[in-house]
Amino acid sequence: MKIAIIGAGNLGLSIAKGLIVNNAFTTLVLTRRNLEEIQEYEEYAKVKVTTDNMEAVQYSDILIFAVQPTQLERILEEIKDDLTEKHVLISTVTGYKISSMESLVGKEQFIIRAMPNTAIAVGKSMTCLCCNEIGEKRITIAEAIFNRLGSSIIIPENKMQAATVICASGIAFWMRLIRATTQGGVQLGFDAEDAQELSMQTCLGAASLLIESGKHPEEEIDKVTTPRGCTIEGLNEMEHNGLSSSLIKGIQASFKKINTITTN
Ligand SMILES: NC(=O)C1=CN([C@@H]2O[C@H](COP(=O)(O)OP(=O)(O)OC[C@H]3O[C@@H](n4cnc5c(N)ncnc54)[C@H](OP(=O)(O)O)[C@@H]3O)[C@@H](O)[C@H]2O)C=CC1
Ligand SMILES: O=C(O)[C@@H]1CCC=N1
Repeated sequence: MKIAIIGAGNLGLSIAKGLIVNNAFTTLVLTRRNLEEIQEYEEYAKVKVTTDNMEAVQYSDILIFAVQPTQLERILEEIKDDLTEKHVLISTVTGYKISSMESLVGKEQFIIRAMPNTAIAVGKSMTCLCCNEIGEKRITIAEAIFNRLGSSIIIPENKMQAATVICASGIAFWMRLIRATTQGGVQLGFDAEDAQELSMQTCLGAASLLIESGKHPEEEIDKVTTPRGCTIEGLNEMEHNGLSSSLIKGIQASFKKINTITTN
């Protein structure tokens, strides 16, 4: 696959790292205006960095847009005359509707929206996908890319904002939980490095148990909570202090915010 990432910033570079580590491209072009930040990527075979978006379009079949919402319109205007029927446009841009893209590049272009997260750098992104009508003919290409770099599901476009909160912002929410449990571990006497290792691996174990068993979290919790034991004591104290409520309220606040800054 000949892939270009237009906007090699935080997310764009995470995608690039995932593609490079998984050897999941034929050629990879990375663009941004300030090349200094990405020059080192040219050391990888078949990776090119450039400021020239039009060159990236001519050189590639799959165009992944990872720029800020305010930057996308100008870029689509800039490249639209170079687009052909071979191009598949994949936008990770938060809140930028398919219909807005179609009004700039035309309904006949294959347009897919993807909402990955930064764990794509290590091949563990949960990515939500949706597409325009003609894009259904190419959605398997997007699935192939994002399943190689984690997991993907296809959702209706009107759920993309919610997916952004749960999956993209979600990485930050889970990081904070790992940090908080690490701080708890330090208070119990572990040094910071060991405490973080215990916290990260336990988090990975919890998610893996559910993924591999298909079980409900409460069923797994029941196995750990010895009657009158320390687990239920800790869990109940966390809930008295609003653990679940706080997480749900945070997700709601995040969703409220995303709907003020974007439109679908
Ligand atoms: N960060 C995340 O975890 C996630 C982000 N998103 C979405 O992805 C998009 C990118 O986010 P993020 O990576 O955080 O943002 P960044 O600001 O880190 O990256 C955007 C990049 O685009 C480059 N850029 C700007 N204008 C142009 C241009 N004309 N041509 C080529 N490159 C350009 C910028 O570099 P320069 O200034 O050098 O040109 C910058 O590196 C956003 O829409 C965001 O909402 C979605 C899911 C997760
Ligand atoms: O925080 C944000 O608004 C963007 C969208 C998802 C991740 N970063």
